[in-house]
Amino acid sequence: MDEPKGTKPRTSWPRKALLILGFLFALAVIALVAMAVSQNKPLPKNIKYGIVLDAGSSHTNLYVYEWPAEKENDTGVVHQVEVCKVEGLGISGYSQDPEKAGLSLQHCVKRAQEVVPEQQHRETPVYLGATAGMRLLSLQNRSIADRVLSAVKKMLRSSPFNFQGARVISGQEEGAYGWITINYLLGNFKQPGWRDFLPHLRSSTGTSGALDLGGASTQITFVPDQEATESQENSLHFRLYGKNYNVYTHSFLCYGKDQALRLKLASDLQSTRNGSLLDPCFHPGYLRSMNISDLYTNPCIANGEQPLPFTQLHLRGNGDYKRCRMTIQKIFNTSHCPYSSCSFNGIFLPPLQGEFGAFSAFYFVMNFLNLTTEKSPVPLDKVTSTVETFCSRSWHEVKAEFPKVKEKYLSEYCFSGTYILSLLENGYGFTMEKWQSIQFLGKIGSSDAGWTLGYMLNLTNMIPAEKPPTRPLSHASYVGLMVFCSLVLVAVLLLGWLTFHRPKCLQKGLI
Ligand SMILES: Nc1nc2c(ncn2[C@@H]2O[C@H](COP(=O)(O)OP(=O)(O)OP(=O)(O)O)[C@@H](O)[C@H]2O)c(=O)[nH]1
Ligand SMILES: [Ca+2]
Repeated sequence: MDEPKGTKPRTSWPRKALLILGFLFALAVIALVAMAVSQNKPLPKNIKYGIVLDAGSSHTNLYVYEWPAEKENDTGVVHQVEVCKVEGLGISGYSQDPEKAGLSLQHCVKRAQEVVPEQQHRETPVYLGATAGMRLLSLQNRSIADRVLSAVKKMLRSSPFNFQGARVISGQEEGAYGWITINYLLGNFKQPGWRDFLPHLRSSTGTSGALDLGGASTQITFVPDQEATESQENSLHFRLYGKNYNVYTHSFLCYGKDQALRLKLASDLQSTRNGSLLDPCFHPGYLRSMNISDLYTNPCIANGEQPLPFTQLHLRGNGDYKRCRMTIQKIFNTSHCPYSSCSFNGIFLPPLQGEFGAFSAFYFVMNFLNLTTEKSPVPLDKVTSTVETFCSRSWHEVKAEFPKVKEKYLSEYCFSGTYILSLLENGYGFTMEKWQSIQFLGKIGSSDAGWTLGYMLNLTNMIPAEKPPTRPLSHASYVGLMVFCSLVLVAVLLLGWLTFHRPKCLQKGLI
């Protein structure tokens, strides 16, 4: 039969409803996605800045840190955006002319003014912490040390930043802040979240020890296994992000690598008659002369040994690693220990525990010798043989291979490599196996490993004792989850409707 003309086939009701539903569904999806995208658009950042000057014995570094203001108390949000190396001596080196210590900082303070936006200069805190060089100068002459500090204070006060103080920090603080810095940067203070319910998945301490080697002092800091400490002066207690940490720390004044070399030379000099010294810690063919008085005008040496009847020391290298190690060994006194275990000089040291991050000169020296790797640590015997081979090379050859390296640094890598091995192996007792737990670190992310970041975090109260209250989900995860749940809900409703009100178009025979 012919269809009557002019009449179109009529769309059935269920089909219409299906179309409307489909349209609404698409609209809902678009709206949800649009909402998710617009809600998660990053807001303009409110960045804060902080400046710390590390006035070390060998030189001063200025660090600029930044962090998002709204995340101030989270862990791992502060990072370094600038480091400026102050030219010339460390501030303790200006004892003859203290005003110059202040002037020496000028260039780096200007650099910080360029890095921090001008409108934030006045609110940006600046701190200066002086370490072992100034500790030694204070022991030697308190009033000169005060004059040097006054000069740097005057300089920083005249800067556009918010000056918060310049002081000599103790060896204990230096060790503790170094430990806080590396654990903060490594994310070791982050709350494990769901892992809280599975404590067996966490290591006993969850932190990394810190080894810092400066020019005039060296620090070792870690969380030991044993609960009770035998020496209160080496013990610190922290509560950070809701967790307690009992930390062991010790700072050896005079055992930074520059002072350790002086100790060694002063000890070697005792057995010479005329001031000439065949030194196994320098390359064959290397010559150096120095005033004996320079060696003795120093509290590290002045007390112990007798001044000598000659004025000049003439040193000649012969590059013999084994003998070098023997001469260095003499500066570690291991003859007495009033505790169950000691490092040297009668200082308490509990059994080494966990991983260690070694930085400053530990890193500079190992990095120069190509003994730092991101992956597995270089085994101790390989490190020893590398240092041994390096020491035996002639000075002429070494200088020709590294013409751009500062002569002071280059000439001392043999001594420094050997000293590091003596200190870690004989001083602290890192055995072949324990050596594998040391990682030599220069930077962690964009930030230098050192005490300055921990110092600033502490002084700006950026590390809370208690875990800050947090929402279980981030904003992005929350919106994502809402979108997902809504889609599932719509799909379920649609399916339900299709099942119970089966539209005619979906019934057998009609499709
Ligand atoms: N090879 C090398 N050595 C460096 C470098 N910077 C510093 N040193 C040397 O490494 C040693 C330690 O340097 P730092 O960690 O800056 O020591 P510091 O902070 O001045 O000294 P402390 O006050 O004892 O902490 C010193 O003997 C420096 O002369 C570097 O870039 N390369
Ligand atoms: Ca230092």
